[in-house]
Amino acid sequence: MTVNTQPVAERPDPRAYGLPVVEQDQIPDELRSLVDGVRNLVDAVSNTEADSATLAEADAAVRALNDRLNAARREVGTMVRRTMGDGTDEFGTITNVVAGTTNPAAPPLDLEHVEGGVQGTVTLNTTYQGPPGLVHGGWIAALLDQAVGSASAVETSPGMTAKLEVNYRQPTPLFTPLEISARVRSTERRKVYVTGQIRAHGQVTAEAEALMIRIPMDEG
Ligand SMILES: CCCCCCCCCCCCCC(=O)SCCNC(=O)CCNC(=O)[C@H](O)C(C)(C)COP(=O)(O)OP(=O)(O)OC[C@H]1O[C@@H](n2cnc3c(N)ncnc32)[C@H](O)[C@@H]1OP(=O)(O)O
Repeated sequence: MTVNTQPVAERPDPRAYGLPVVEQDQIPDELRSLVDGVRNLVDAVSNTEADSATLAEADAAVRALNDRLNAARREVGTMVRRTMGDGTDEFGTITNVVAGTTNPAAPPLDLEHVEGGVQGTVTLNTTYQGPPGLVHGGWIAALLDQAVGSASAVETSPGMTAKLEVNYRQPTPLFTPLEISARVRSTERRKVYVTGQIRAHGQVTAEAEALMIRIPMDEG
C-alpha cells in the first residue's frame, strides 16, 4: 500500500483560489442553535398534521424570517476550516449538503481523523427517509461520498470524486446511530483509492469503493 500523507502546510489554501474562509470556531453559537432549530423544523414540517390556521401562521412566520436572514448572505463557495480532535485541519464548503456546519439540510455529521482515514457517527430522522423507516439510497451514497472525500483530503490533499461504487448490503435504518468510516487504500500520482462503510448495530449496511482525483498543485 502506498499512502503519501502530506503535511498540512502542503495542502491548498482555498484563499489562494479566491474563496473566502470562515474559521469553524468563529461561527456564532446563535447560528449553530438556529441551524439545529431549522433542522428540527424541517422534520416537523415534513411530518405535521397541524390544522390550516396553524399552517398559515407558520408559513407567514417562516417567510418573514427568510426575508430577514437573506438581508445578509455569504458568498457562494465560502469555505470553513475545521480542526479535528487530533489537530488535523480540514476545509469544506460551509453549506456542504452532507457535512456543512451552517446547512440545516445536512445531518449532524462530524467526521474525525483516525489512522488512515476518517470516522464518525450520525443518526438520521425522516428527512432522509426513502423506503418506510429506512435511509434513502441516494443519501447513503452521499454519506459515503463525503466520507471518502474527507479521508482522501486529510490523508493526502483535497480532490474530486471521479468514481463511486456503492454496494447496498442491508437496509440502513433511521433513528439508529450509524457508524460512517473511510480509509485511503492506495495512491498513484493524483489518484487516491478509498473505501468506505456504513454500519448499524455493528453490521455493514453499505460499502463503497471510490477514486478521488486530487486537485492539481505545483507538483502536477
Ligand atoms: C482549495 C480548494 C479546496 C477544495 C475543497 C474540496 C472539498 C471536497 C469536498 C468533497 C465533497 C465530496 C466529493 C464531491 O462531491 S466532488 C463532486 C462530484 N465529482 C465531480 O463532479 C467530478 C467531475 N469530474 C471532474 O471534475 C474531472 O473529471 C476530474 C477532476 C475527476 C478529473 O479530471 P482532471 O482533468 O483533473 O484529471 P485528468 O484527466 O488529468 O486525470 C488525472 C488522472 O486521473 C485519472 N482519471 C480521471 N478521471 C477518471 C475516472 N473517472 N475514472 C478513472 N480514472 C480517472 C486519469 O486517467 C489520470 O490518471 P493517470 O494518467 O495519472 O494514471
